[in-house]
Amino acid sequence: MKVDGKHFRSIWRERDGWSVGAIDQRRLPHEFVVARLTSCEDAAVAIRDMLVRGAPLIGATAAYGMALAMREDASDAGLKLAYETLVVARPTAINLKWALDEMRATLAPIDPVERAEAAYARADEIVEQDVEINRGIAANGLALIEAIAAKKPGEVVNVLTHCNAGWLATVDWGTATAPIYLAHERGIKVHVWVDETRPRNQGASLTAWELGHHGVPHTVIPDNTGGHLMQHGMVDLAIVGTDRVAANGDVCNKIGTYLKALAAHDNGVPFYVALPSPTIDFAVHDGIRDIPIEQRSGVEVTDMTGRTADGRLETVRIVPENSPVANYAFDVTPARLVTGLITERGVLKPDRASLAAAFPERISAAAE
Ligand SMILES: CSC[C@@H](O)[C@@H](O)C(=O)COP(=O)(O)O
Repeated sequence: MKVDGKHFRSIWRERDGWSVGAIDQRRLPHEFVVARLTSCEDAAVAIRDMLVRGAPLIGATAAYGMALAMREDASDAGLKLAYETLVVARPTAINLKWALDEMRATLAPIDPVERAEAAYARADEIVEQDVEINRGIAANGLALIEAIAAKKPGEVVNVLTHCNAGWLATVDWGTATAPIYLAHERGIKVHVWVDETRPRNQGASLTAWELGHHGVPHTVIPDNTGGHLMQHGMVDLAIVGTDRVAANGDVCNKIGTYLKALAAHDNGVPFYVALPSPTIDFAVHDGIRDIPIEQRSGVEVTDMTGRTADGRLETVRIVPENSPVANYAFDVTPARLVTGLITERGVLKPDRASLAAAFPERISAAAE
């Protein structure tokens, strides 16, 4: 999508044909900096330190990480080491393992001398596929926004979103934001309530930044505001992203998503989850019980970084020195609170039968 009027993706192959460029998301919204990844280790660190983040982008970065690894050592041992290095970079988004499994399935059967070229080709495909999938999500989600717009002609459609499931979290378009961008392009009046998303503030720092650059009207709200807005009819629908959807339709996403779903349920506000099919984990049958929840450093809770009035970036502590903190990065929203799953193959009911019917090839792959 656009940054200062110029089209950008979140990740790309550099002109040298082998190194990988990515927007350093730790620096946004204050600085637009491009990082260059030149090794598998670079890719693993970029994922772990959240230079790149968001489930689909984590997968795309891991795919390029495998390609970078194959330049260094394309032996069977090199392939194994690259897989093992990357797969542990973050635990919750299943797209990471999905992309690595795809890469390994392509690379393991072929001669090591052919692996580097094949790895770049497969990683490029994964990246292009992500963009295509998100276009499908955009088209399917647009119908939901259009239906609401038709019921209130001339009025604004208010969408609430949590965290950043925008183009920065994918390769382009985003998942939750894809229908919003398309509606905006089609001239539908949309306005987005952007949850700030403590502790890392992906909403305030990233979603607001990308919507702003693309000209989509939006308002950043403290995380606890959604319930109040819903009670007062100020939210027409919620659309969030996800890091992993279990076979039973349970949805894991950024911490706080569950509370938004509860508030939406209590107020009759439709609560949709947008996801690309690689985010479905058919091996997990109960999301609340079995999806691993990442716990991150307490520093993300105790400290905040921002720009001072005189332009400096400064980090300040906001918690008393001796208070313990907890930092669960994700939660799971039970399927019963989800109105529908917006996928590239349509808007599905959040249940086992609907997911299985829409993505039968993924079920058989999970059984292998
Ligand atoms: C299309 S991205 C969906 C999710 O990955 C997104 O909502 C999210 O929770 C991102 O978490 P993050 O910790 O920033 O990687």
